[in-house]
Amino acid sequence: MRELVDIRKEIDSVDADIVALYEKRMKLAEQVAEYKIGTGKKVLDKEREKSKLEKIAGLASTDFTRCGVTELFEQIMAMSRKRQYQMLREHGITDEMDFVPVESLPVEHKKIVFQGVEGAYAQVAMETFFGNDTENFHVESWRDAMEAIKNGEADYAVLPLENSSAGIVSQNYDLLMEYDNCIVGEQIIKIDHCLLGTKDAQLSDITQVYSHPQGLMQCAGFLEAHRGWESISTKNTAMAAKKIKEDAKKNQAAIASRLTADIYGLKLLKESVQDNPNNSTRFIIVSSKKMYVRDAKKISICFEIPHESGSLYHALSHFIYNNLNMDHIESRPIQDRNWEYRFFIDFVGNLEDCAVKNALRGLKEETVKLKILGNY
Ligand SMILES: C=C(O[C@@H]1C=C(C(=O)O)C=C[C@H]1O)C(=O)O
Repeated sequence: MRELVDIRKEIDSVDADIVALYEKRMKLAEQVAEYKIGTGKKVLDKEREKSKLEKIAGLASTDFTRCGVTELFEQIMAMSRKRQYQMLREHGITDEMDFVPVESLPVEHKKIVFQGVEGAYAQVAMETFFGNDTENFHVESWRDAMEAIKNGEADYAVLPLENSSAGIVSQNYDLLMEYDNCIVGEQIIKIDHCLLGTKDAQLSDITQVYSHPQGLMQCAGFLEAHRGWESISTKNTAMAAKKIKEDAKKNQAAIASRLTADIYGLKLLKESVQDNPNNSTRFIIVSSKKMYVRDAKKISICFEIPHESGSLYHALSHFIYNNLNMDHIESRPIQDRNWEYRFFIDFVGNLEDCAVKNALRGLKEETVKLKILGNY
C-alpha cells in the first residue's frame, strides 16, 4: 500500500493543475464577457450550458464521476457567469434602476395612512417613525392603504409585515407584489397586549374575546388557559377595543394595546397577555415613490424561479459569491399557479454597492421575475 503522504502529494499536484486550468478557463470567460459587452448578448446562455453539461457527462467513465463532473461544471459555469456580471458592471453596464437616492425621507406636508382605527399598533409605529404631529388618516384594510398611496391620497403607508411570535403578515407580502409601491423605511415596535373590558367588567365575567387574528395568535397560551372563552376575529386590535366600548357588554373583552384602553375608556382586566414577553412587530413604511435614503442598509427583493431542481440553490449563490449577508427568506404561493412559489429575501446592502449591483444583475438574468421592493 502507498504511503498517505505520497498519495496526498499527488493530490496536491492534481489540485494545482485544476487551479491553473480553472484560472485559464476564467480568462476565456472574460474574453467571452468582452464579446458580450461589445455585442449586447446576454451572459446566460442556457442552451450552451445544457449541451456543455451533456458533453462533459459523456466524457466521464462511471456513473459516480458523471454525477460529480455535472455538479462541478454547473458550479464552474455559474462562477464564470458571476465574473461576467462583475465585468459588465465594471464597464458601466448596469440596469437602469428607477430608484432615486435621497438624503432623508421628505416628511414636510406629507400625509400618512395606516390601517385600523385610532389606537392601532400601526398608529404607534407611525408616531414612533414620523413623530406625533403628522397629518394622517386611517383606512379599513391594508389594501385600502396601498390604494391610498397609489392614488396620491397619502404619501406614506404604515403596514405590519412580521411579528416575532406569529410570523409574517402574508397578505402584505402579496400586496407588495401586487402594487408598484416600495418600502422606504421600517419600524419595529414592542407589542404589549392587554385584555380590556367594560368599566364594570371583572375577569370572571368574560366569555368572548375580540381581536385581530394576529393578536389572538400572539396570546394563544393565555387563551388556552381560558378555554371556555370564544375567540372572535376583528379587522384590527383597536377595532376590537372600539367594539367593546360600543357594545357595552360586560362579558366581552378585547385584546389590544394599552393606548386603546385610554382612547375607548376601557378597563384593564389583565396586562401583558401575549405569550412572548418580547413580542414585537416589524412595520414597513411604504411609498409610491421609488426612493431610498443614501445610507440605507437593508434591501428587500422578490423573485420567481423555474420549478426545477437546484434553481433556488443557484439563485442564492449570488448572495454567497458576492459576500452578501441574507437576513430573511420567505416563500409565498403564486396565486394562479398551484404549488409554485415566489421568494422574498432581505439582505444587508445598499443599491450603490458593487456587490449588490453584481448580485442583482445576476438574479435579474437568471430568475423569472425580479422585483426590488425597497432599500431602507
Ligand atoms: C462563457 C459563456 O457564458 C456563460 C457561461 C458558460 C461557461 O462558463 O461555459 C456558458 C454559457 C453562458 O451561460 C458563454 O456564453 O460561452
